[in-house]
Amino acid sequence: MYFYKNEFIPKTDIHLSPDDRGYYFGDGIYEVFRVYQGQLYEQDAHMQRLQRTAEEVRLTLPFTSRKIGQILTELVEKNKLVEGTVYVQITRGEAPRAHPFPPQTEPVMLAYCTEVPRPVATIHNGIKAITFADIRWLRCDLKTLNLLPNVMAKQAALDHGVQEVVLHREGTVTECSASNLMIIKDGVLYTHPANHLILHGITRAVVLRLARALEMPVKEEAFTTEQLAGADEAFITGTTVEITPILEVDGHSIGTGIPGPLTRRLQDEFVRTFA
Ligand SMILES: Cc1ncc(COP(=O)(O)O)c(CN[C@@H]2CONC2=O)c1O
Repeated sequence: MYFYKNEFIPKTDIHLSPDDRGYYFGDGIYEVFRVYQGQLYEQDAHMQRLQRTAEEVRLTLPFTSRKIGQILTELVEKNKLVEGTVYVQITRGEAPRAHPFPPQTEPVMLAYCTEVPRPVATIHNGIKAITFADIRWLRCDLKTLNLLPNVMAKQAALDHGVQEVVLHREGTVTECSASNLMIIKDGVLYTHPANHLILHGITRAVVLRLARALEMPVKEEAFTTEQLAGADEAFITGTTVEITPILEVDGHSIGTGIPGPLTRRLQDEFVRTFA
């Protein structure tokens, strides 16, 4: 069962308009929620980010945040989703193709559930990455549908036989194609500050909260690709990847080349937030 426009509807009954601005401009916003034990994880944080993105791109939400939360909760129930994700996107609506905001169009909301088990293998074993130039626009804090740079970057990773790319702006690491990035050096946790150059990840915020609760020193400071190469530990954070260790970047091991003890500790604490 999907949700489209203003009703719960089978996917086969949905007919997207070719005039939808999300289709031809990517003029829309989105969120991906994790569902654990049938519950939307960090629902309020995701809704606040959706609201902020909408405000920043001057898109009027079709429902109140509260109503959207109720719709997504009902969608989970209707699909009997226990463990998986909920994808929701809202476009600026349907109108003949023209750049300016169309007058009097209704935003179009689409939402659906996907049954996705936790990626326990990659969470345990870790992944490899390559560095890759971050050529995105300067509002990466906005979760919009304009993901072509992210798509191209992720494909570059696969073309190189690895799972992710570490994005950097002239040597300063920002984040990955669909996750944030953190390193640990001499017991200190570093990650890029939550400004316009990265998405303010929900998982990032949870992990920083957990690290501080463990009295781990945390520095929300940018670091370079060299500092990444010299890190003791590195991992990515995201709704679908949780905390996934990075073992190798550009063919060189990070630390000992196996997931580090502080990464493991944060993984254990993270599981406690939803188990
Ligand atoms: C560019 C980027 N950075 C960081 C993150 C991590 O943010 P969260 O911790 O809030 O998930 C994402 C999540 N991207 C979503 C998560 O799953 N699929 C996506 O497109 C992302 O696309």
